[in-house]
Amino acid sequence: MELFAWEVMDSKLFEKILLVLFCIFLFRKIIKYMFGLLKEEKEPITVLVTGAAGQIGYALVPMIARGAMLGPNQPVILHMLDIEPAAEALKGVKMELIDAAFPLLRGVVATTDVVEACKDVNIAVMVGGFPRKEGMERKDVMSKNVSIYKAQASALEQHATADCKVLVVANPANTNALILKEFAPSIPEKNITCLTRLDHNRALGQISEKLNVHVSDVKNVTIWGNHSSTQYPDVDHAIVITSGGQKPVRELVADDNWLNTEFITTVQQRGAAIIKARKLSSALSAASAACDHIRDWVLGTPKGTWVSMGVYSDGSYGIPPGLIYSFPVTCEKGDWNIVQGLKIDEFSREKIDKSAEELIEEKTLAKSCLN
Ligand SMILES: NC(=O)C1=CN([C@@H]2O[C@H](COP(=O)(O)OP(=O)(O)OC[C@H]3O[C@@H](n4cnc5c(N)ncnc54)[C@H](O)[C@@H]3O)[C@@H](O)[C@H]2O)C=CC1
Ligand SMILES: O=C([O-])CC(=O)C(=O)O
Repeated sequence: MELFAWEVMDSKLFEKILLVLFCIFLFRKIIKYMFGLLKEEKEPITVLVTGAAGQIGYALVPMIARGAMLGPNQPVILHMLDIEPAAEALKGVKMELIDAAFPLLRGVVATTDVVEACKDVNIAVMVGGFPRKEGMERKDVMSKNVSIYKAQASALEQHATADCKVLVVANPANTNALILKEFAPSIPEKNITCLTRLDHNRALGQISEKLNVHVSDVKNVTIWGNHSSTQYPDVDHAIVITSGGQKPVRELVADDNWLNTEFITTVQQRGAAIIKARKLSSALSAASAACDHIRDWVLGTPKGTWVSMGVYSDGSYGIPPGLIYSFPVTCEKGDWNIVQGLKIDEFSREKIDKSAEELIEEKTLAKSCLN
């Protein structure tokens, strides 16, 4: 007579197997439940966008609400500020945000009151200001914009959270950030930064096009200096991730003449080229770069890689303290640090210093605009 396995199996062993299966089932249920609870426990982060009715604002707020800035599991509350003439348009942006039914969006404030806008914000993205038009340099919009940054500095200082992180996008971005820092002395200086990530991404894009490699395989370009035509896009330490490891960009491009001339001017002049083509300045790429900047600052840069951020100089690489200057930085646990020890040759030195000199001039000009 044939016997089935379970018939010969010791009944105690059978019970044990059933118990183990039941425990596995229960354990999985508990873990799933706990993850669910953890998800629900995440407090929303409040993000302020000034100039939210403008072009960059319109591209940026849906990106934030979709999780492109703070991650796909992080709820957000959006505070949007603009000025009275743009109040109706701002109302329209709020209506669209509601209509988009973003699952991460837990609240929207649309206001022309700077105090209400700054109340309890954790992150402030300062886009409000006057963009330059064709034929203008970014410092030509100086007098209009620095006075805005002086006024908004006090509102942020008094009403934002004590550890609020600030990203200045509006031009002249480095000098606006410096003015904001000087008129908001209680905000830690490491919390005030400006956007040069767009220039950084533009440099990655140019190398990726030249080498026909994926843009995410190009790493460690650096933008030094001012977000202006004196900025220095530097590839001396840049690499491309290859199937066998990594290779220096200079070796792969094998055309120092292109890297030292056309590449640099293309990145420096990209903003002007976009204005010429669109009759408006960059907006979607600027919004995307603002998300990249904050995301890496808050969530960290991948090991072995760096990004470019305009930050308050501590004297690294001989850049005078007292300027907001773009450096290569790594980020970890919500903090940035300037990458130290990069070898700087004579060609780079001259360009790095030239941009610092322009920032010193801008600082003097900005102060005279405020007097
Ligand atoms: N750092 C960077 O990489 C980039 C910076 N920019 C700069 O970003 C700024 C914004 O550019 P767009 O959005 O294209 O300009 P836009 O003119 O479309 O929008 C600016 C918005 O700011 C508002 N605004 C003006 N004064 C304000 C104030 N006191 N408070 C709040 N809002 C105020 C305006 O009403 C407008 O809605 C410009 O200064 C532009 O030059 C643009 C691209 C890249
Ligand atoms: O060029 C401009 O005025 C806008 C800007 O900052 C950029 O596109 O980099």
